[in-house]
Amino acid sequence: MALIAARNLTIGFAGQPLLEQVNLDIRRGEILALLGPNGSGKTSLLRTLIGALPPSSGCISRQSGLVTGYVPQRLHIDETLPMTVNRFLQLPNRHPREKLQQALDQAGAPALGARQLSTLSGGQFQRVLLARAILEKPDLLLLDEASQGLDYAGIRQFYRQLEQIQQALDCAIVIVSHDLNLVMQSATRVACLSGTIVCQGSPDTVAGMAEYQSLFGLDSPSGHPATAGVYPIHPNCREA
Ligand SMILES: Nc1ncnc2c1ncn2[C@@H]1O[C@H](COP(=O)(O)OP(=O)(O)OP(=O)(O)O)[C@@H](O)[C@H]1O
Repeated sequence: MALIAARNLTIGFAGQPLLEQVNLDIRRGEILALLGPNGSGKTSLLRTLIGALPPSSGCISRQSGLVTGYVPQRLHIDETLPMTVNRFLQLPNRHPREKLQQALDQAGAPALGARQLSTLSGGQFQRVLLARAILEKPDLLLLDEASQGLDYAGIRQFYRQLEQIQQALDCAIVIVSHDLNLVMQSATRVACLSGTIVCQGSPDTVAGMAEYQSLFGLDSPSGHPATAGVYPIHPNCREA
């Protein structure tokens, strides 16, 4: 059974649809890369999946008791605020020190607990956000451009860390990213957005699709992308 099943979602703002007819299942054990050009609605879809943004229409079924972890695209912290990483990880809920350390270890940031947030590099801060997102051992971990600010080697290492987390927690991971080649090495499935899900499948399959190549300018434009990945209505689906 899918952890989350989205059916016929329309997502938009001020009456203007951004994404339509979105059908997506997310299953335990997979690493799904959500790709698309700037402004194609990747963040909006993630926010809809976690329940932070209501869809204009359609429905989302979530497995009962589903625990989600979310690494947002931006999190502004006032640099003048004195706060250690361990303290930050305790907001809003307190956790035993061992649990904080385990999350930092899994996020590849074992030595950062006592550091002041304001002294962290961009890459270190991303790892702290990852640690925070896995504290509650989520069934579903969603990351919105969490590798931003990392260099090539840093991104590779970050994705390897995610693969280890996926195995350790036996969770599903959804990654929004612009690092096409790197994310496709770690992903087990890829879905590309442009008004809807224009193509999805295994990384190898999607890399060979005209819709993918056209979306990212990897070949000459091949006309209007076709819609793929249409699912039957989920039996547990209620209209949102
Ligand atoms: N709360 C909102 N109110 C109005 N418009 C919004 C809101 N959130 C997002 N949008 C608009 O929806 C569009 C898609 O934004 P979104 O951030 O989901 O895209 P994205 O694919 O994640 O973009 P990027 O790759 O640049 O991060 C943009 O035009 C954005 O301005």
